[in-house]
Amino acid sequence: MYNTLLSNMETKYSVAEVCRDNGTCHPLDPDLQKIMAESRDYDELLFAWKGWRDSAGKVLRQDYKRYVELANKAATLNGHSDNGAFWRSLYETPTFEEDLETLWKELEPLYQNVHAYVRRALYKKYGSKHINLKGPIPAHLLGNMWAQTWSGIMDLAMPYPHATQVDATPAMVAQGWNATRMFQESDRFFTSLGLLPMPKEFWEKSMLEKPSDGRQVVCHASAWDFYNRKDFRIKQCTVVTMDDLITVHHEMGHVQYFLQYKDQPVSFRDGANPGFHEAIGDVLALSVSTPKHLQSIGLLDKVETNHESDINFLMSMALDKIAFLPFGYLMDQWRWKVFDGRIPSTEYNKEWWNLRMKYQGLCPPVTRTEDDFDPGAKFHIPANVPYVRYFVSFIIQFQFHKALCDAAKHVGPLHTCDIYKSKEAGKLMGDVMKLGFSKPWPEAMTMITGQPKMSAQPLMQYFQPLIQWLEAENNKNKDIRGWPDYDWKPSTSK
Ligand SMILES: CC(=O)N[C@@H](CC(=O)O)C(=O)NC[C@H](CC1(C(=O)N[C@@H](Cc2ccc(O)cc2)C(=O)O)CCCC1)C(=O)O
Ligand SMILES: [Zn+2]
Repeated sequence: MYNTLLSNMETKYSVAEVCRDNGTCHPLDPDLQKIMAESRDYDELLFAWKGWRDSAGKVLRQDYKRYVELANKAATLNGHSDNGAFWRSLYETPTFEEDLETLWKELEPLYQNVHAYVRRALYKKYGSKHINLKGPIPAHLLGNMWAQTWSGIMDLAMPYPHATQVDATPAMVAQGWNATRMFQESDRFFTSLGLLPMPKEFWEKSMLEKPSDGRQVVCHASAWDFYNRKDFRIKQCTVVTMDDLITVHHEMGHVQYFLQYKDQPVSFRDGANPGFHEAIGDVLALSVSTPKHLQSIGLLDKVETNHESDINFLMSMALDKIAFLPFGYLMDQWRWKVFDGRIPSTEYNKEWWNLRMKYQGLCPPVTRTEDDFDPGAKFHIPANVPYVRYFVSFIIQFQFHKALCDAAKHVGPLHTCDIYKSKEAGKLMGDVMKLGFSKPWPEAMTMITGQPKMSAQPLMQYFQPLIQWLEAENNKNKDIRGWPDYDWKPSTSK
């Protein structure tokens, strides 16, 4: 029953699509993702946003309610008070929830500065009918189906449009890059650090592109450890974009971890905590994303090292990394409350939007009711994949980046660091990954950073130049931080 429920939910999600009046239907990947990232038409965005929630979210509500009951039953049989308590136990940290709240409180001002700045940019584009400069932002305008990363609207938020571009996509396409090339590039980065190359089975058995034979696959990227010390695979419907080059590194980070701990006993073949597993690939991607590194692999021709291109680069990173923090934090806050009963099924959607407002400063572009089930429109909910691991990863990846840049003897601002070819940095990472789940994660944290705690300080240090720029820019525009007009609604007239 439990497993049929899970597979039913994942199947419903993966076959969901949105159809136009003329009969053409669009899957999430790549069609709706492309519309959400590229369309600047308010109503076209609303078509994709509402359509996806009608076809993927709504239909899952009953299944989800049943799944919660069964997941809690299993958790209590394993001695946990509920499924959320079981998920949190993986971090073996009694003060875990307080620690997360402390980190969020430290980072909230930076998020509110990015939010205010982007709201101003969207106001310029969509006008006062659709944007209230003292209110929440309609959730379908941020360049992503869940507004979890905002790099899709970099063109609207670019601080200095005449300074260097930071998007390598045009060059990748012009130079005929394909999925294999992207994975080979990532493999080269890992081995440049002295880390392990992908084994031949990986290249033979992975699925690196969406099959063209019409097979229905779950396109959501994933990395697989077959726990036989030989077979490791990635399944990804790779497209040739900079975004997907980052995702390639993310997935390769998982496989590198699998390879490094493959000689541990099976029960220790896991990350020091789930956030560690999510951070590895992203740490390397922080180096790959630098204009200097992109130029060194021929993906950016001219690179200026002046203030304006620095701010442009940091803004592009903030639209991914800062915008994500509240979403990464709220996803499991909702689920923990569903599992422990603080959110009854009669309030699933209302509480979802309360959290989306409280943390992300977003509002739904059209009225939502309890007939809707918007959380279900996000892969990890029907797929039963915990999410706070990504919030943890987005914090600790900057701690790791700072420590590895020190090991690589980097000089200069943290955001310009590229650890490429540093065997010292690679050794630090490799030694921690070899431990797997065999040591408490604070010990692993100490091995890399010299101290045992999660800290927001390296992230703040990385974004320091942008923090100053945003403070000045928002003050110049007299923009308020936050969304006091919380009950404002965008007009639905054309
Ligand atoms: C057998 C199995 O399940 N294996 C696990 C790995 C393991 O546990 O060993 C696995 O492959 N999980 C899939 C999942 C895929 C992605 C994801 O879901 N990302 C989040 C959040 C995010 C967003 C931006 C970013 O830069 C980093 C994360 C989202 O898209 O919302 C999609 C693209 C990126 C990562 C993943 O790789 O984490
Ligand atoms: Zn991951």
